[in-house]
This record gives sequence, structure tokens and C-alpha cells, in this order.
Amino acid sequence: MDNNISCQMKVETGEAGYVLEDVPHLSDYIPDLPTYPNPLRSNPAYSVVKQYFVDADDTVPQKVVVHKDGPRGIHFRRAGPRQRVYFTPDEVHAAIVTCGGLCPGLNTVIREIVCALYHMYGVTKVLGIDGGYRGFYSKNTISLTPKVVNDIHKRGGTIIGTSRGGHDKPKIVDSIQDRGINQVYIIGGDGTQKGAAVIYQEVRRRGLKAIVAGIPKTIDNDIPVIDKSFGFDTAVEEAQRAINAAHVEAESAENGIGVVKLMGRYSGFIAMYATLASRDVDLCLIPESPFFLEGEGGLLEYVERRLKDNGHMVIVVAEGAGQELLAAESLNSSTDQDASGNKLLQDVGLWISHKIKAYFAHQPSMPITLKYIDPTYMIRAIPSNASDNVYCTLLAQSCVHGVMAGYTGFTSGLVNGRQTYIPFNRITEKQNNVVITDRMWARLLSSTNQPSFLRPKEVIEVLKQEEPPTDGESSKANDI
Ligand SMILES: Nc1ncnc2c1ncn2[C@@H]1O[C@H](COP(=O)(O)OP(=O)(O)OP(=O)(O)O)[C@@H](O)[C@H]1O
Ligand SMILES: O=P(O)(O)OC[C@H]1O[C@](O)(CO)[C@@H](O)[C@@H]1O
Ligand SMILES: [Mg+2]
Repeated sequence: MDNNISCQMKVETGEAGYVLEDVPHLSDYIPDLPTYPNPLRSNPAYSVVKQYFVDADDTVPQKVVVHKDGPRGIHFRRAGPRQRVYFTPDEVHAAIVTCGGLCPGLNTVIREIVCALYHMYGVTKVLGIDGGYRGFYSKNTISLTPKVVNDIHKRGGTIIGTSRGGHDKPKIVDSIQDRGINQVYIIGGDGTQKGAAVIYQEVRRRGLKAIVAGIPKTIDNDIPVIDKSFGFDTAVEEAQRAINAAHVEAESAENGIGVVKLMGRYSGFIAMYATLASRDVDLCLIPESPFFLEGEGGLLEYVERRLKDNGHMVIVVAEGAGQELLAAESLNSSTDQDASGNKLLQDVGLWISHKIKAYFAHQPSMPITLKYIDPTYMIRAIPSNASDNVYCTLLAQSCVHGVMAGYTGFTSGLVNGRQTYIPFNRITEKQNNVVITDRMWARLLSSTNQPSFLRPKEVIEVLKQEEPPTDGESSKANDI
């Protein structure tokens, strides 16, 4: 294992193919740290809970469906409070930062980190870093108390602001060191977690007693290993309103077509789940599944057939779908990037709408009415729903317990319904995508009745690329 990875993950093996991909701990690089009894012991709410503390040997399997004789496989450390903690309440100086795009539930996570620190561990110094990573060195901080955060879970967005770009490792770690921050809670997506891993490594290199912990946030659900990301259900639910509107508009017109564009840069989970939930959608397009427009078996032919059969249709398209087709047509095939280096996408919803209109313009006997609805930001700028609120609470509390127990360099995440601590490199090494050879996509195809648009040669290629995973790597959202 290279040095970089070995300080990010500790691998332990056991009988029958058991593997623990463990997270680092402060004691790995600072010897003889004092420990203290967990103050939750005397917390009236928890003192009667049997086995409240997590056993040091408890781990959670990454894969729950196993063959009778298969190896036990990869496990992660179970999250939760430990008997002993590595900080006294007075000693803690915590900071919370949110980075990347918005996602429902960000404020709930902030609220619950603050409240867990205050009410469970007696910590009173919690800072909000204003406006993402660059806020560490270029902006003011916000003091966060239970009073300040009391109502914030009812609001969308993040009260401490967010941004893309601005990840300047030396400046960020200098700021952590200069301010005496010793617990850093970093909430964000794949880019943010990569940034957190880099900060953790620098903190460790400098030998600081400062924890760096991540909480995964991604509306696209593109972070691997975890069951799903917070805010995803809320976004899928909100997307229903746009799909309903598209359906009502389409149904009410002669040859009505409703096109809805949803988020999903490289991963089409929102589009897939919103389509499955709605049942009104006739065609769902995602980045992972290529399609073509013209000719036999193409998208335009399917639209025509669907209109002839049903009189109307609804199309849901993820923003990253068909980008290669748009790029092939565009003169300035976009190499534009946002401040974090993410490629800026062209508007596939608008493009498809134009293409469909142009196709039917040549068929006067078949006039169409097409409405294009782009609810992109509306599905992520709202507060989280009830179940996401509970999920955010558990994530935040689990993260605080791990941090107080001295674990560092980890992301707090739900694996098979259990809270765990996952090493950064497992979260950042790859992206979670819809696997179009898994059952979930097949369910979608059979629900919409759309063609797969894959030509026989492409089917062979896809099957070759997507050999069934043998190591529990398949996305939970695909593999149900
Ligand atoms: N490889 C990297 N190393 C260090 N920092 C990074 C890296 N990638 C991204 N970052 C930083 O992480 C922050 C967030 O990244 P990004 O804008 O890609 O959003 P994200 O966390 O992936 O969230 P989302 O994609 O869900 O909106 C930015 O401040 C960016 O500079
Ligand atoms: O316009 P912004 O804020 O960069 O965010 C847009 C992007 O953020 C995401 O929601 C998450 O990466 C993508 O789906 C989308 O492309
Ligand atoms: Mg991202």
C-alpha cells in the first residue's frame, strides 16, 4: 500500500476473509494522549440506555448479500459513542464548513453537529466557516450556538454559505493551526471529501491534535460506498411536482410533450428514482445510458410512436445525459469549468426540445405542443423532508461521537442501514453511477417501456465493462 493510502486507511484482516478497512486515529501519530470517560455516562437521557456505547470490535459489512461459502469481505468501523473520549469539553474548538452545491438538509446537519457538541459533550466553542473552503482564510467566521441554529433545519441552503474552488491547503491548515481549531467538520460532495483528505494529511504531517472529519453531501448521489446521500429523497420528492406539471400540460394538449430536466452531472440517480416514483414518465435519459436521435430505434422514432399510441408523453432528462451528442454538434465544444474544475454542461433539455420540435415541423399532419420545465435549482434549494431530517441527525451525531473518540480522516456514512466511519480514500477513489446492467435500470425500462437505445455491439461493450462486482462494490441504489 502506498504511503498516501496507508495514512488514510488501516487494513486489518481476520478469519474467513474478514477485512476491516479502518479509519485513522489521533493516537496513530500522537503518542500518550490522555483520555477521559465519555460525559454521556452521566447524561440523564442516555444513562438508562443499555449498551449505549459501541463495542470497540463492532464493524459493519459492506456487502450484506453473500454466498454461503463466500468470504466475509470488507467491513467498516461502526459509528457511535465510545467509552472514552480524547477531548475535555473546554479543550474543544470546533469548526464546521460546507462546500460545493446546495443540498436539502445542510442546515439540519449543521444544527445537529452544534447541538450534539453542546448537549452531549458540553462543548461551547463552535465556529461556522463562512462560504466554503476559502472562508478559512478570506472570510469571517460565525459563532454557532444551539440558539443560533435552533430553527435553521426549516430553511433550505446553508446558513454558513458555500462555494466552489478556493481550496488552498497551506492557507487552510495555517488557519486551523492559528485559530487553535482542533475539530474540523467538513460537509460536501466528492470534491469536498478529496479536499478534506488533503487537509487531514497536512494536519497529520504537522503533527497537530486536530481531527478532520467529513459528512458526505451530494444531491447527485454520486458518492460510493454509502447507501444514499442525505437530501436525495427530498430532491426526488420535489422533482415529482415538476413531472406532474409536465404530465398535466402534456395530457391536456394534442400530441403534448412534457420535458423535465433534473440534476445529475455524471450520475442519473435523481432522474431514475424520480421516474420510477412518478410512473407518468415515458422516457428517462441519464448520463450512463447512451442514446441516439435519428433513424430506426432512435429517440425521435420512439417519441412519434408513443404519441401515436398514447396522445402525449413525458420525458425526464438528467443534465449530464447525451453531452457527447451536444458536444459533437457544438462549435465551441465546451471545455469551460467551474471554480472547482467541474466541467460546465450544455443544456440538454433545451437541445432535446429543439430536436423534437424540428423533427415534427416536417410532419404537418402531426402538430405537437412541447413544454420544457427546468426545475434544476428548485429541487435542491428546499429544506429536507422528515426522513432526510432524521438521517441528517444520525449522520451528524455519529460524526461527533467519532471525532470525540479521537478518530480522524474519516467520512461518516450509512452502510447497509448502519452508521459507520469510512476512510476518505474509499469515498474519493471512484464515483457512484447508475449501473445500466443492474436490476434497478431494468426496472425503470420496464416501467417506462422505453427502448434501451443500445445497439447490439454496444450491449456487448457495456456487459464487458460492467462485469458483476465481486467485492461488494455495486452501488446500493442499483443493487436492491
Ligand atoms: N481534488 C481536490 N483536491 C482538493 N480540493 C478539492 C478537490 N476537488 C474539489 N476540491 C474542493 O472542494 C470544494 C467542493 O468541490 P466541488 O465544487 O467539486 O463540489 P462537491 O464537493 O463535489 O459537491 P457537489 O458536486 O455535490 O456540488 C471546492 O472548494 C474545491 O476547490
Ligand atoms: O450551478 P452550481 O451551483 O455549480 O451547481 C450545479 C451542479 O451541482 C450539482 O447539483 C451537484 O454537483 C450538479 O447536479 C449540478 O450540475
Ligand atoms: Mg461533485
